[in-house]
Amino acid sequence: MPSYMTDLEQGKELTASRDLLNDEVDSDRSDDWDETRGDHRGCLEPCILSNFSSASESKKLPQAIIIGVKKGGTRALLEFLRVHPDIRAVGAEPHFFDRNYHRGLGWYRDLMPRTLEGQITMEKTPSYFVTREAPARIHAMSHETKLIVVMARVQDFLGLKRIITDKHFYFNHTKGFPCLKKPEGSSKPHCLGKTKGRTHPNIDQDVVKCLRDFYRPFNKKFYQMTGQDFGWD
Ligand SMILES: Nc1ncnc2c1ncn2[C@@H]1O[C@H](COP(=O)(O)OS(=O)(=O)O)[C@@H](OP(=O)(O)O)[C@H]1O
Repeated sequence: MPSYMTDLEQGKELTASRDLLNDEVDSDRSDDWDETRGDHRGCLEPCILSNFSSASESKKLPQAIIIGVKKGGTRALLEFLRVHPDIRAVGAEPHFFDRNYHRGLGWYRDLMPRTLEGQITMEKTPSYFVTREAPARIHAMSHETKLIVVMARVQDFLGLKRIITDKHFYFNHTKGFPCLKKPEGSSKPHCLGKTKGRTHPNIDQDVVKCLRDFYRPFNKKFYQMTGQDFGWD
């Protein structure tokens, strides 16, 4: 289980999982989490604004972006963070800084949900982590955007009150991971979809050893940088 789990202690409604750019089924996004929920997340075109949106709400460029790593539990992190009243996030992956950059910041901002002053706008696209141009592009948008690689103490990093705790989760034995008791905007428990928590094949012990040996020095360097031994070796 990714370590953030423990650290969390301290327009248009999409009808299918779609990648925002290619209108293709996004395998990274094929859980049925957001798309069936009636808010403005994941609009493909400028959204039809609700008549009820308050004048003090506006769309802002994201102040925080989950950039990776792929398969690191980025979807779970975003959905869990959304429980926080000070977080508003776009549901689908915008892929702005890799595939959609030519569309411009106006297009990007328009994808975002409306927020009140003080709320943090977020998105997640794990492929930014492996896109050479992404860091400079994000920096050109804002020097202050917080970049999150799934790891630890996200609420602290974002300067949020530690509202999301163990009590928001239950352990789902079928899925093999924690699920939300009450996701944002719903009173029913919800786990991420079938692409999350897949059965893993048995890996040859020699291969496992080889991988451990390969990553050991990198892990060590990482523990030194973060001041925390994650015990991955
Ligand atoms: N609580 C909870 N809910 C859902 N998913 C969880 C959770 N905890 C960990 N994981 C594991 O995270 C893996 C998917 O990571 P990502 O969402 O980053 O995938 S993706 O890169 O966006 O496709 C995926 O791993 P695999 O099933 O091994 O692919 C999930 O099992």
